[in-house]
Amino acid sequence: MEQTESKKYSRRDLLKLSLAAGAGMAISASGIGTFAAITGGSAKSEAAAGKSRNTSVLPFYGQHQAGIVTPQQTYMYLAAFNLTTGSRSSVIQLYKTWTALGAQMSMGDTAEDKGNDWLPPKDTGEALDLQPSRLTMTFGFGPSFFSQNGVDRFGVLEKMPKHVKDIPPFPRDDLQQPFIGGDICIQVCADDQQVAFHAVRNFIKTAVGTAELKWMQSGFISTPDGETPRNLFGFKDGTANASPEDVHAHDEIVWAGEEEPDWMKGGTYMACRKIKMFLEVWDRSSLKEQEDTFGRKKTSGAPYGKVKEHDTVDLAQQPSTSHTGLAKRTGQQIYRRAYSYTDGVDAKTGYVDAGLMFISYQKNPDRQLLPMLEVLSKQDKLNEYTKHVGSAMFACARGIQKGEYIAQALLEG
Ligand SMILES: C=CC1=C(C)c2cc3[nH]c(cc4nc(cc5[nH]c(cc1n2)c(C)c5CCC(=O)O)C(CCC(=O)O)=C4C)c(C)c3C=C
Ligand SMILES: [Fe+2]
Repeated sequence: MEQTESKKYSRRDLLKLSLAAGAGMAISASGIGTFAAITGGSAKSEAAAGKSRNTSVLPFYGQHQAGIVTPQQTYMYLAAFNLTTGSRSSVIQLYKTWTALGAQMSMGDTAEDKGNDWLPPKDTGEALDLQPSRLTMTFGFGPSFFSQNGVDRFGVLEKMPKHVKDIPPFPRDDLQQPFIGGDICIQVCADDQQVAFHAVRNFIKTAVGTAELKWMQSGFISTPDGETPRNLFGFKDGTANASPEDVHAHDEIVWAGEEEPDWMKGGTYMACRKIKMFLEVWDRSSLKEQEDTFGRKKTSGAPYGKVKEHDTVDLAQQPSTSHTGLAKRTGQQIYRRAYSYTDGVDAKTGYVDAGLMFISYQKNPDRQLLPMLEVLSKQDKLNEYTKHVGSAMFACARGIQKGEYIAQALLEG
């Protein structure tokens, strides 16, 4: 069953709501109640009680990891780590710590300090007064986690998923360290940037001695009223994705099945490409040139020859080098969850350093993604305006069950 996006409230939220409503609400022993239980569940009562996206909690536990087919939050941090230990038990300890931390932070709670003023606080503190903000955390394992220089680092090589690998180089790539690979990763997403940063910061902090940060990328995307977000070239980006509710499509496209080791069944592969976008060059190109690049109209997002965004793409109407036409002709589907980024000024050009942190999820990157990357790298008109500067692939374990820790079935047994 698909992970349900229930709206649960932390103890702190309930206290705030009860004060706001002036009602003497009972807080269960677990400290958690569902919003519907409090408000009767109607949109009107939710609005009256001040519900917003920021007060929503997304479940940390479930059949699949959160943050994959979850409707995109506004902010993202993607952090890749290298492990500095050779000990499997240290890695297990790290994931136990991260599981407890993740479950707590997703509820909008932070580590409590039990009164020793002479020690550093357990939590970094910047999220103390903030809401859960639909915080999700998604954990992945890169190829170098399983094997490095031919060495079975943690004794789990036999459980290496079938398709996790370094994405092969493509002729136009200009990959720059440190944005290449990584032993493990965490994608953190939330509707409040400070909540997302707090989470990633506390994961980094608790990894000291076991894993060090290799690279980190922040990103943002705005999805007004659930509409398709626009990228920094001003085009709707994500139109062809299966809807977040279409569980059948997710089984077809995203979730790995029987062909994979146990811990990966219901998991998926995360592919990341950091893609620089030359905004100044793009901004000087004509509207027709821009629309020919994607084979779609800029304002409506409609494919060439059609009227509405979600009208079917007619390949006969697509320019031979359009991004949409080339991707669609591969006959493959992937689930894209990209975020725009800005990184200050590009030291080489003096232009804004900006682009797209392209993230896609798929059950078989060898079949679905790599042929697409190959075609696009050779023929895509978009290449006139972009450059791939970072690359990584991670295998994301199936969802976490209560009582277990992240990827326990990989790390034990
Ligand atoms: C290898 C996969 C892809 C890369 C890399 C990629 C980069 C990239 N894409 C855009 C903007 C758009 N992409 C759109 C569609 C689209 N893109 C891919 C794959 C990659 N994109 C696919 C599979 C599709 C869907 C094709 C289809 O079946 O119709 C679109 C059109 C609207 C949409 O469907 O989302 C835009 C816009 C940028 C800016 C970019 C790199 C910077
Ligand atoms: Fe694309």
